[in-house]
Amino acid sequence: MPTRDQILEALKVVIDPELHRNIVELGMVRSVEISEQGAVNVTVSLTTPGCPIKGHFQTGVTSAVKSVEGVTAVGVGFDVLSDVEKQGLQKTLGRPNGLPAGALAQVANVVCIGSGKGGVGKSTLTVNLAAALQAEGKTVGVLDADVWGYSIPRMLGLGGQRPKVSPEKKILPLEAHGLKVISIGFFLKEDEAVVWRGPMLHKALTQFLEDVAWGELDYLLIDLPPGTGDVSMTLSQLLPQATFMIVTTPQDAAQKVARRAAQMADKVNLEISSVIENMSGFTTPSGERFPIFGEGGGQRLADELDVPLVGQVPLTMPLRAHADAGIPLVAVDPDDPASQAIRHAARGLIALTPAAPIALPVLDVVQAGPPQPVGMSLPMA
Ligand SMILES: Nc1ncnc2c1ncn2[C@@H]1O[C@H](COP(=O)(O)OP(=O)(O)OP(=O)(O)O)[C@@H](O)[C@H]1O
Repeated sequence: MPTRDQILEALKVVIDPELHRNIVELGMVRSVEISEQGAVNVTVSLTTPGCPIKGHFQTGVTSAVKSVEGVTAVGVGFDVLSDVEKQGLQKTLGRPNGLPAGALAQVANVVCIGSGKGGVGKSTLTVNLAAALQAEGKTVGVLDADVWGYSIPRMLGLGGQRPKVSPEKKILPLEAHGLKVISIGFFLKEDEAVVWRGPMLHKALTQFLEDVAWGELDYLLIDLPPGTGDVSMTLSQLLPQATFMIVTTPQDAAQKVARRAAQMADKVNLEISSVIENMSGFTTPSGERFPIFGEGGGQRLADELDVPLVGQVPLTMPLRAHADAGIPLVAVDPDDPASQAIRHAARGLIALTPAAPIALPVLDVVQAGPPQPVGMSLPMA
C-alpha cells in the first residue's frame, strides 16, 4: 500500500502555473486518503471556486499519484482555501500588496501586452486581438495601462467619453464593439499630459483592477506602456497570475529591445507566454512582398525565450485606417491579411491559456489507466 509521504512527494511535480510553485509547498493539498486496496483520494484547495486551472490540477494530480507504486485508482476533489489560508499563501509568495481576494475573481485570464519600445503596434494589436478573441466566442475586456500614450479610446471610437459609477461605487467600463474598456484616458482632459510617479501609478492601476466592475470575462487584455518600468512592476505585484505577450517587429534592433522587456517580465515573475511579430512585411496589390522591417525577428526572440510565436501580422493600410477610425479591422474585415494573422494569433493565445472556469464534481474518481497527454498543441499556419 502506498504511504501518505510517498503521495506527497509525488505531488511535488504538480506546479501551479500561475504561482510557479508546487501545490505541496503552497499548502494546497488539503487531504490524502489511501484505502487498503491502494485507491487514493486527494483533495486540492483552490484560491477561488471558479479557478480556471482546475482542469490542470485534475490532470497533474492524477498522473502524479498514478506514478506511485501500488496505486490502483485516483480520485481528485476540490475545495476552496479559507481567507486565513489565502493570507498564509500570500505570505509564502511574499506578495503583501496583492489585491484582496475576490478582485478579478470572475476573470479567467489576464494577458499583459508589452513591447520594448513604442510604435511597434502594441495598442493596434491589443484592440484587434480583443476583437479576434471575441470572434472566437470569448468575453473580453481591455485595460489601457499605457499611461503615457493611451490610444485605446481613439482606436475603439470612445474618445471624449467617461465611465459611470454604479450605486455600489464601482466604475462601469465603457463598451465598444462588444468589448469592456477602461483607459486612463477616460479620466483625463483631452491630450492632458500627466507626470505619473510610482505610487500614483500604483494607486491608479490598483483602482482599475479592483474598483472596475469587470464582471465575468474570459480574457482581460492589458495594454502596457512601452519599455520596462513602474507599471509592469505594479502589475506583477497585483496580478501574479497574469501572463505576458511580447510585441516585436522583424527588425534585429527591435528584437533586442523587446528582449529587455522580456528580461524585466522574468525578473518580476510575470510568465512570458508568447511573442507576436507585427509589421511583418508589406504585400502590394500585385502580390509583390517587401520585408520593410527585415525578417525573422519574432521567431528569433520566441526561440530565445522558448515560447511560441503566435502570429506574424503584415503591414496593411486598412489596419492603420480602421484604428484611426475607431473600429477594430478584425471586426469588420476578417479577410484582410492582417485580420487573418491576428485571428490566428488569438487562436494561439486560446490554446496557451486555460479554458474558462468549468464546473467539476466535488469528488471525481478517475480509474488508473494509461497516462493522459498533458501538453497542448498550438495551431500555427
Ligand atoms: N500591421 C500594421 N499595419 C499598418 N499600420 C500599423 C500596423 N501596426 C500598427 N500600425 C500603425 O502604426 C502606428 C503605431 O501603432 P500603435 O499606436 O498601435 O503602436 P504602440 O506600440 O501601441 O505605440 P505606443 O506604445 O507609442 O502607444 C499606428 O498608426 C497604427 O495604426
